[in-house]
Amino acid sequence: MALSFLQELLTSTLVLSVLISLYIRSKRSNSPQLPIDWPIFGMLPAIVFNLGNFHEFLTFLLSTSRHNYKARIASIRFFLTSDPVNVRHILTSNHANYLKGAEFPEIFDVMRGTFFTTDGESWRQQRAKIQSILSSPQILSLTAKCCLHKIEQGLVPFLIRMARTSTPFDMNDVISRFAFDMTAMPIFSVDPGQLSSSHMPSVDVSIAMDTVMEVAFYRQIVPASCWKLMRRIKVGPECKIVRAHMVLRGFIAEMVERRSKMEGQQKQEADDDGHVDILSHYLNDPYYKDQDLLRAKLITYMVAGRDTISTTLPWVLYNLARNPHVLSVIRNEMTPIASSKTSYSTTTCSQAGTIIIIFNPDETKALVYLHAALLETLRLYPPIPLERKTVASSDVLPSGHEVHEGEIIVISLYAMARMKDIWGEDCLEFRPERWLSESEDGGGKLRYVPSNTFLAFNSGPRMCLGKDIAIMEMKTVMATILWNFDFEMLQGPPAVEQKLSVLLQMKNGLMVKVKERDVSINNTD
Ligand code: HEM
Repeated sequence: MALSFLQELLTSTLVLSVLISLYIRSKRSNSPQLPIDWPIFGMLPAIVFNLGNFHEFLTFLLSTSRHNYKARIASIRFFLTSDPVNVRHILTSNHANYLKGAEFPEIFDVMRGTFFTTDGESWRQQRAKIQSILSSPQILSLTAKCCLHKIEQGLVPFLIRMARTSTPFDMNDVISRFAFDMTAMPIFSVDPGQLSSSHMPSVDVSIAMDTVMEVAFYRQIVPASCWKLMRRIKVGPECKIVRAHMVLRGFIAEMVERRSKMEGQQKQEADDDGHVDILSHYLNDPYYKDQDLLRAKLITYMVAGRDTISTTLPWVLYNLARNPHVLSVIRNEMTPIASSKTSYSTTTCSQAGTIIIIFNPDETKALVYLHAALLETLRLYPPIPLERKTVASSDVLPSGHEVHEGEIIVISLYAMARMKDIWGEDCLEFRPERWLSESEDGGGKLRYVPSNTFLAFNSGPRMCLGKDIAIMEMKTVMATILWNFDFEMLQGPPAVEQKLSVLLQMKNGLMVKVKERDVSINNTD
């Protein structure tokens, strides 16, 4: 036993030393390195060498290998693909053979047992319940109300203060706070107050959520024996994750307690079955008597809503700052709604001499071009850039490639967006028009795009259940920001690096300056 531990330790030290030295070398290089299948390590050295530009590296591999690439890291075999025909087979037509697998709940251990990490009957039952919760009129209206509340009471006053004091700030951080509160409120009926008009509390919980995703990324590229050993002796990223789990569990306990203190007030807003928020759908469910499972579920709800939206919105602003003509078209589209609001001044918010126009979710339904700009951002910068599956039993993919039981399939959404044979010669351009076709009345309408080419919300039976809510929330907040504020990005493209994470987050945030916009209706530039 002691000997095997020593052997594990020595092997891991050796592997880690090689990896660290490769990583340091990679920092000096920007161009992707062709992988070599090394004995023992397989492609691991090439991956580590290209970590600084990870998604571009996968794109390079997939475009030079015509969409499909076989790889190996130590004893794990990967099949990397960006082929829409294979994607349809894996995620839809033969989905029962492509599972999350046994390792997934270990990689995302804080969400073990929930819909995100399970397969089969457990997943099916959980999905059915979430589907009914997220489509209930009471939860939909609560979600819209919480989103508007956070815009009016948190985001807008904060942006006005920054504009009037000409203070540069990290928009990534502000959006992450906004998305955190907006996601938590319909779950717990409590506003955690990460974004308030007066002060900015520490964001330990958001940092903990980000840590979970960073550690999950590294757990997928380092051999399991290595990260499990590090977990055992609590070193490196495995040390950070212990604290992150504690913070997350503490947060859930605090929210449940704050919620129970205000239960009396909530009764008025209950639906016919007495449900007031997402949590109330679980409290009397015998399946969730297990407190660990309930806590994991609540963390997963937070991740599903907060991580995705807070990752997407900074990329929307980044794309608009680099494509001001798109921003002008969005503002032109908003003008008729804004002018009707000015005349009736029903949903405007007056802030010491400024008329701020707040768009409500119903009004943003008509904003088709804004919707297209969001989809175009999700295409180029999908918040979950890789989809991972485990092969249950050996199979032949439509491309003719054989995959074997236990192999890992990795679909690169990031690479798919950059393939000319999927999206055309202009695939690298930010062009919302590609999502539009002409409607019968001459206006624009969203074009149908098959979900095996656009996977930001996943495809097939595990497709995102919060898509409509997410689009509603993102359009509502974007409409208000873009109509009322001009913003200037204070860093150029090389400074906007991608984090090494399961999420496509910006590594160094997004520093901006904002100005209140002259919103006289004729001025839409
Ligand atoms: C920009 C916003 C969003 C994006 C891009 C997005 C994307 C995704 C993706 C890729 C998956 C599949 C994950 C996997 O199993 O590998 C997923 C699943 C899911 N999403 Fe979203 N999501 C977003 C927002 C939301 C929101 C706001 C909610 C909740 C209100 C939500 C609820 C869910 C749920 C419940 C699932 C699990 C479906 C299942 O496993 O059957 N999502 N989402």
